[in-house]
Formats: sequence, structure tokens, C-alpha cells
Amino acid sequence: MKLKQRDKAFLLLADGSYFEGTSIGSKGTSGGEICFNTGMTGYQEVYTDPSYFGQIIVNTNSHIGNYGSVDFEIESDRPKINGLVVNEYSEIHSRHDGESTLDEYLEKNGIVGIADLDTRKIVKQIRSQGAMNAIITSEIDDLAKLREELGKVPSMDHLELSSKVTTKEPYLLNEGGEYKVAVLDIGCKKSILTNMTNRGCELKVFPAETSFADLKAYNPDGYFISNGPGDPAAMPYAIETVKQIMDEDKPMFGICLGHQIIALANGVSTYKMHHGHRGLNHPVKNLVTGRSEVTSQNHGFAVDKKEVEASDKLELTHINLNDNTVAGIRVKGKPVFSVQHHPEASPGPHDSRYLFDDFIQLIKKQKES
Ligand SMILES: NC(=O)CC[C@H](N)C(=O)O
Repeated sequence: MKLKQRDKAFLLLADGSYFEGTSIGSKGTSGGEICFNTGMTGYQEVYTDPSYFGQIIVNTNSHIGNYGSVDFEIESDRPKINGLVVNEYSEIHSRHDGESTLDEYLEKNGIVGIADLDTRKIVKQIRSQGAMNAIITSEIDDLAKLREELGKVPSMDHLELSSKVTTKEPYLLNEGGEYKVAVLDIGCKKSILTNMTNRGCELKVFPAETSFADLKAYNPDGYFISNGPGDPAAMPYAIETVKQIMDEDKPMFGICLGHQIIALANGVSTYKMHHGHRGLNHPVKNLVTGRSEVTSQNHGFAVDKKEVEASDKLELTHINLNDNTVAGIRVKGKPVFSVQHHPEASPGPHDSRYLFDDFIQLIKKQKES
């Protein structure tokens, strides 16, 4: 097999470090917050997760592309990342149902990538200096010009992005299902929806800026607040909606961005982490059952733990065992709970899927009462 001749590409980080590699995916220039994902598998699910909108992903797994790409391992309609950084891009993919190479898939979707970089070094830089912006280019070889372009990339702090990835129109899934759940799509992953339809839910998925009145008009048995990109504190519209949902006393479950919004709606703040948690092996302890679970994570913001502990509204239910950050909360006296990690785990271990069952139990109880 004749391997593709690759052009040069460059990566510039906001701390001034500059790398030369080779171009993969689409040609062009693309910037965003650079962050690393330590998962060994599931690259296509990661790239299509809307929570990564506006970010450049560094895969720490050194071989990427070796199982190609398929149409069904996706978390949304197309890749949402702003760029990709890998060590060794595998030219050859081997898998019985692999439909195209990753390179073709990225190119078709306009995603700019760079390969043949020392990703270990880049990850160490992000770990020691914290989250920062970066830019990838296959067309600008003048460093001063590239610096200028990098300066135009917005900071993730205070950035609202959900409105860019949410559904434009409401839609129904699994019509006639036993429990009706209104989903506020602030960047929802497909497999989260599947976890709920598999458990008998009919879902109506609403755009991010839907008012409480419009959600309520569906007459749901429960509400779900999804994952999504950007800074939760920059989303007053969703915080307000969640406050109004809580007054109704119906079950509500939130994942990741949804969890952060539920905390904010209860007067507890969120903050930007030094560098985020993104991978498939983050240990979390359930403080209610005393059990630990290995979880899939993807977040760069977190809920303030001291404020949760001091809150008369919230209770800490899960803790991240690596750094003691908040991994789960529930609202005292209400059927409302949320987690920072990803129980749908696509990709990732399935230890936390019981949380969807817990949500269904809350709905069942409420319906029977
Ligand atoms: N996966 C998510 O929902 C991410 C939430 C938020 N954008 C963060 O980075 O923390």
C-alpha cells in the first residue's frame, strides 16, 4: 500500500511553544482551547461529542486512526471539535466494518488536524501551565501572522456555546414510551438519549433557550438537563429555566453541563479548572452507597465544593477520588440530582449507568404518589 504524502502543519500554543508536524484531515487554520483526552479508545465518539465544541483535542493514546471511522459511533451529526493533535496517525485502518479512514472523515467534515507531534510533551505543558488556547495551521508558515490569528481565538472563560450546538427545533423520540421526559438540549450526546429511551422513556428534546412554560406544556413526568460545551456561568437563560423547573417539584436529572447549571440554579458557583478531566478512568466515590465507580469524564469547569458543603439547598453525593472535586449533588427535599461525570459512558466503563435507573425510579415514585 502506498502511503499518502503529507504536507507540513504547525501548532502554536498560547505559551509561545511552536511545533512542526504533518497535516491530517482538512487543510486550513483552526484555533480553540487545547485539552487532552486520556482515553485509549472511542476517538470518534469523543470528536462528535458536542461538549468539545470550540476545543482542540490532544489524544494521549499514541496510535489514532487505526480502526477507521464508521457512521454509527457518533454522539452527534458530525465532529464538533475545532482541531485534532495526535502522535502517530495510522494510515492503515483495520476493522471489518470500518467505512473510511479517519483522515477522510475529518477532511469531509472540515476538521483541521496535525500528526507526528510529541503529545506527551504537549500534555505536560497543559498540565503544568493550565488550560490555554492554541491554533493549528497547514497554510500559515509565518509565526507572527499565526500569533495574530491565535490572539483572535476567544477565551473559554465566560463563553456561551450551547446555542451553537443545540437542536433548532424540538423533536420526539420513542413516542408512546412509558415515562415522558423533557430534555433541555444544551449540547446533548446521542447515547444519553438512548440510555433513556432504552429504559422506556418518551423524550421530547428542546432547544437550549426554550422557556420553562414551553417545557411544561409538554406535560413531562421528569426533566433532563444535558451535557454541553462552554462556561455554565455564561448561561443565565438555562439557570433561570432550571430554577423554575425546581419549583414544580418533578424529578430532574443533570449530566455534566446540566449538573453545573443545577448547582448555579441553587446559588452555588462554578469555576474554571486549572486543566480539565477528560478520559475514561476517573475514579468517583458515591458517598451515599460508599461504592466507588470508574467513570468517563469530560469537563473543564467544576462546581465549588466548599459552597456545596455550606449550602442549605444542596448535598454532596459523589466525589472525584483523584482530586476531591465535586462529582455529584442532589437538591435537599426535591427529586433533583446531577453528576459531573458521564454515566452513558460512550466511550467508557458502564459503572455509573445505575444513575439512569435512579432517575426512572424517581419518576415512577412520583407517578405513583
Ligand atoms: N461534558 C460537558 O458537559 C462539559 C461541561 C462544561 N462545558 C465543562 O467543560 O466543564
